Amino acid sequence: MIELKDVSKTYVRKGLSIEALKNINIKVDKGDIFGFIGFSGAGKSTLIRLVNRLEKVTSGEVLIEGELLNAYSTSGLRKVRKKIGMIFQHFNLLESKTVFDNIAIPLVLLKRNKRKIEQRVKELLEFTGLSEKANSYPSELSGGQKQRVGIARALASNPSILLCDEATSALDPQTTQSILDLLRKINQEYKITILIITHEMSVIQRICNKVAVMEKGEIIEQGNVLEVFGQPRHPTTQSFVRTVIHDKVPESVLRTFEQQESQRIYKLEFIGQSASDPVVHELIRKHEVHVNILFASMTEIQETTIGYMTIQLRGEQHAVEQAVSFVKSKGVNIQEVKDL
Ligand SMILES: Nc1ncnc2c1ncn2[C@@H]1O[C@H](COP(=O)(O)OP(=O)(O)OP(=O)(O)O)[C@@H](O)[C@H]1O
Repeated sequence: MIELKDVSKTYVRKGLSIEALKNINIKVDKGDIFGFIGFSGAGKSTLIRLVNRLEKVTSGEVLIEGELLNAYSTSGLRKVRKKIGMIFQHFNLLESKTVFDNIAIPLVLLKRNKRKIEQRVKELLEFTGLSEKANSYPSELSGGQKQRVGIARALASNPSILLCDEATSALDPQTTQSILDLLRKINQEYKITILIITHEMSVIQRICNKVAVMEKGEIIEQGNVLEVFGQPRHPTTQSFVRTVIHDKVPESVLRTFEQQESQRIYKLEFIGQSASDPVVHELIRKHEVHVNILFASMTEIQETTIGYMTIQLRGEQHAVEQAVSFVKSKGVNIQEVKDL
């Protein structure tokens, strides 16, 4: 439904070229909540500006619902933009207009009649929980309420795509959660495809089903959130994942721990069903090994539980090997670690 094929974007300023995006290939399916994460300057905003055609590609193709965006005339572009709503980090509301009037802006621009506008705005006020605030001005609202107005305004023309540019970065954790819940509701009830750009992995973890990690204008890793979080390959992805999933043995445990020849250390990764099976219990009960748990944590992604555990195994060589095979047979990823 949104496709970027070999897209590059170079800005030229005062004779200097800045390659903001290099050979980007992305496919966003209908119904996805697709997150783009990267540090400042990675090219996230540029990418989103190419999707709503605020910027033109230098080379490559952007397709929205199979239609090539490069080729559009001004009137064609207006039609495509109707399919796309956008929300911003700093909300971009008109301070001189009420909540009602802010939400109505896209409909006024589309020259809808008064009765239709009133009906649609009322619907959106209710959907976003703002009915009481219809006559308030933006300056009288909290950050979360302002973002709700931004969301209602973005939905006014019934778009099929919603672009979110750091939409929760200016909000506290609790308000962030309520806005993310609202975005999920929009995705599920209105079947709207959502693109999110963020520098916070927790946002991706909480609502996205797909993720692309960007660095210096390139996509260094992409895939289903569960796969990317479960097995991040690129060091930058690994460091993003570590901001939300901890798999390191704490310093305090390391200090009291003396590694000996007869003890071997393993990292275990449990995904889905294996996270709720009593694998370690059976390991201790059925095998001639001593198990020392150095670290354990659990997290939830896409309604799937992922568990991490670091253990020490002590015992005869063959008993340790049997124990490792047993863990593998239970669908748990197990790897020996040489250095903690
Ligand atoms: N209009 C512009 N003119 C010139 N260079 C630009 C322009 N917009 C962005 N850039 C440059 O392109 C690169 C990518 O910027 P972009 O804003 O897309 O990154 P970002 O990942 O969104 O970063 P941030 O999170 O800081 O917004 C940067 O080097 C930036 O300086």
